[in-house]
Parts: sequence; structure tokens; C-alpha cells
Amino acid sequence: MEEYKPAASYSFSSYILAVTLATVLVYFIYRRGQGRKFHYPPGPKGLPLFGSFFSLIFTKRQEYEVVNDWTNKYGDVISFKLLNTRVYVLNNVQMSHDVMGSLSMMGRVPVPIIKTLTGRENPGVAFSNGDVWKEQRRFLLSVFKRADAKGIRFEEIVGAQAERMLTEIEKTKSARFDPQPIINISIGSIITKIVSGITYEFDDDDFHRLVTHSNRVFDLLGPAGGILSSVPILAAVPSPAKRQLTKEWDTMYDFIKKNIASHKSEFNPNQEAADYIESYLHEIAKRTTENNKGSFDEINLLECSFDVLLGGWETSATTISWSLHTLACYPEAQNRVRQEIFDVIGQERDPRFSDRHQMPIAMSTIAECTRLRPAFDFHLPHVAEQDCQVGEYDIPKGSVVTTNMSHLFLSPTLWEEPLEFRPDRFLNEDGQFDRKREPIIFGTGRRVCPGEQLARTEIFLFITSILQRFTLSLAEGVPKDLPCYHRFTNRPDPYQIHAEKIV
Ligand code: HEM
Repeated sequence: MEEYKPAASYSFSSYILAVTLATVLVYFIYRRGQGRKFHYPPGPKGLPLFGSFFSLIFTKRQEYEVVNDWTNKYGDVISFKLLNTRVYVLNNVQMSHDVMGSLSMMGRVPVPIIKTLTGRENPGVAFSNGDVWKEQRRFLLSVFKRADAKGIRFEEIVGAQAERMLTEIEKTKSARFDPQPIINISIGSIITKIVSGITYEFDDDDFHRLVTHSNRVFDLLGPAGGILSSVPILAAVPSPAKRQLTKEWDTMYDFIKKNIASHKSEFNPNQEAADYIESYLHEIAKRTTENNKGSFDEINLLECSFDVLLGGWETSATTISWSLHTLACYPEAQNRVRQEIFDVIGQERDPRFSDRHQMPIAMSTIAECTRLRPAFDFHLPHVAEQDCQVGEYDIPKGSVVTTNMSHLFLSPTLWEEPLEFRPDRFLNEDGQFDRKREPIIFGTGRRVCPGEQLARTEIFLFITSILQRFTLSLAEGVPKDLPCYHRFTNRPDPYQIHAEKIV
């Protein structure tokens, strides 16, 4: 295998090339746009043609820090130009629900790598648009909705992997260890089981290759909600990092293609589907009989399976990894959740997802963990497919719109002492979990995360299973304010904890 050399997700030279290309393009767009008057929200003025591009490039600060300065200056909705694209950032939950829920706001910026590898402009669910997106998303949701009733059983799959994770943690015998690889592999096993039906051994060669390549994809992709990566002209600029990403992406496709081929060779139309690929083959067969193929074919099956792997792996693993770090920092909070676990579930029975209804302390503690350490700074950007409005302002067709989670979750204007860990902020006067205040980690509107139910099951079962059996503490030298690695998600830097078994 060729040596893997990590590269920055978007290299500086790419941006310089992009600037040159964009200058020409923007000039023509600027000329064409003369005479049309839109009422834009306030925001940084930026430079003619380039807009605020250089403010985000020529800085050592993170993108979200720069945008939060603008947010503090300009308010609930801000807008600015990046080359030829107008970007809107929503800093208000209700506004995010209203705008992202609009029929005009369902688009995504296309990912050129997908076209390079599949030869098709618009396949899959996470980066597709129009009728293909509607059809593929509806189908994915219908498969996930059937979960736990028949076919794919989320709770059973997650419970089995939680058990394997506990066995791995127990092997550490209270010595310091990094929980992230264990969480990553356990979540990866859940998502591959859902897509392919196979439970891989942790040391299976195929599975190991997939873990390695998917980690590289997550590293190379850059922030999922990144504002610069949502500018179409930049997404199209070639770079060494993108060439490397294309290779890694293709290796993940190979894994899925192998699974599709083996499912096809064993396909029995009279047998109930037990995983996503099988459900999809049933749909293709049914539609062929009805002479109503729609967008159901093997390229869409490949891309949708990839999207589920991509969307459902690092996101959940990052959220759980941060939660374990946070809980290890706050032994008092752990004790409160543990007492609730003992009261509601006891020490013998495994936690069930339905237990959450009787467990306000656990739910509010999980909500506070996700607020304090959001997996993304911004929601995956949407593209306006038609001219539309946000309050009194215009959003012209083609604009990119995102929601600023780092502001909504951590701003002192919205939360009392936002950097303090206080799970009780999510309890109402009756001591019940107040769902209305919960951080909107799964997005809002029509493209809201279709894996929400699965992710909630994973987070709840993993955290309660660990706290039922172990007391967590930070290993010596690990900081409470652990830095994070801004890649596909805000992954924690490597850290170590102790897990002391409760006897
Ligand atoms: C804690 C875990 C997770 C978080 C924080 C998360 C968050 C998100 C967010 C913010 C979006 C973008 C929503 C938008 O565009 O408005 C999204 C989309 C998506 N997520 Fe998740 N997600 C998680 C887990 C999962 C899981 C487990 C799966 C699959 C099983 C999944 C699959 C997807 C897919 C396919 C999309 C694209 C939907 C579309 O474009 O229509 N996610 N997720």
C-alpha cells in the first residue's frame, strides 16, 4: 500500500489559484448583477470582487472565531460575499427553523469528487439535489423508520456494540487509555452492520482497511460545515489534498461495491431485508416489476451507502468521545447520572433506549455535553434554489446559508455562564428534561439529519452503559480544556482517561 502523507484539506496554493479563477468569474457575475437590487442583512463589507475571502484565509484564527466576531457586531443574521458566492449565517434558532424549513432552501453545494468517481453529477442523499435527493432521502427514512419494527434493529445492533466496547474498556484494568479508538471502532461496527448486515471482528482485515481509509477521508475532507468549503468555485479547485481524498474516497467505494456484489449474488426477493443494501435491492426489484425505476440504481445505492457511512460514523464517535472527556472532568455529574441509572435500571439489566423517558438527569447531562463540545461549528450549508427571504432580508437564488452552532451553543448572550458545565439548565421546574431547550445538533429544516434516531440511541446507550459499570477520571496531565482538531467534525485531540470498574 502506498504511504499515506496527510495534507492540509485546502492548501494555500489552491486558494491562490481559486482567487485568480474567481476574479475573472466574479467580474462577469458582478457586471451581470448590476441593476438588480437585493436587501441584504448586515455583515462585513470585504473587498470588491473578493468580498471577505481574505479575512477567512489570512488569519491564524479558526473560521468560527472570525464569524463570531461578525455575529457579535452585526446580529442574528449576517451576510457577506466570498468571491462570487453570498453566504448567510443564521445566529438564531427560530430563524434557522424558518429558513432551513423553506421549500426554497433545500439545495446542497455539489461535491466534484463524486462526479469524478461515479461519472454522475447528482447521486446519493447527502450532497444531491432535486428529485434524486427527495426520492433517495424518502427511501432512506423509510428504511430507518422500519428499524426496530422489522428488518434492521437499531437497538439490538447498538446494544451488541456497547457490550463489545465495555469488554475492551474492562481490558484496560483501570490503567490510563485513549477511549477514542475504541469508540471509533464500535460506532464503525454499528454503521457497517446497518449498511451491509455484517458484524466485523475488530481485527478483521477488510474492516481495518475501512477504518483506516475512512479516518483519512474524515481528516482530508475539512470541516463538514466549513464556510470556505461551501463556496462552489473553491470546491472545484484541484489540489494535492483533493487528489489524495479522491483516492481514499474510492477505497471506501470499493468496500461498498464488494458488499453490493455479494448481496446481489445471494439476493432472495422473498426474504425480508436485514440491512440497507438488501432493502435497496428489494426496492430496485419492486420498481423494475412496476416499471417505475425512478432514480433507483447501483450508483445511487453506492453513494447513499457511502453517505450513511460518512454521516453516521465520525459524527457519533466525536459526540461520544467528547462526552466521555467531559464526564471524566466532572465526577459529581457522573455520580448523579449513575444514581439515576441504579434507581431506574439497576446494576444487572442493560440500559434500553426507552429508559430515557424516566431519566431526566441522564438526558440533561448528555444535552449539556453536546452543547459544551459541539461536533460541528456550523450546520452543513444549504443552497437557496429560489430567491427567498429571511425576515426583512432577501436571499437570492444560489446563496449559501448555514446556522452557527458555535454561537447558538456557547454565546453568553444566550446562556448563563456558557463555559460552565451545568446539566440542570436543561431541567424544567418539575425536574423533567426540557427538550425544547436542547441544542440543535442534528440541524433544522428539510435536510435535518436522517440518522438522528440512531445517533440518539448510540449516545444514550453508550454513555449509560459505561457509567453503569465504570467510574471515569482524567489521566494525569490531561487538560479539562482539551483542544480540538477541526476536521470533518470538531474531534477531540487524543486524551487519556481511567475507567475504574464498579463492583
Ligand atoms: C451525533 C451524531 C450526528 C450528528 C451531530 C449529525 C449531524 C448532522 C447535521 C448537522 C446534518 C446536516 C443537516 C442539514 O443540512 O441541515 C446531518 C446530515 C446528515 N446526516 Fe447526520 N448527524 C449525526 C449522526 C448521523 C447518523 C448516525 C447518520 C446515518 C446513519 C447520519 C446521516 C446523515 C445524512 C445522510 C445526512 C444528509 C441528509 C441530507 O442531506 O438530506 N447522521 N447530520
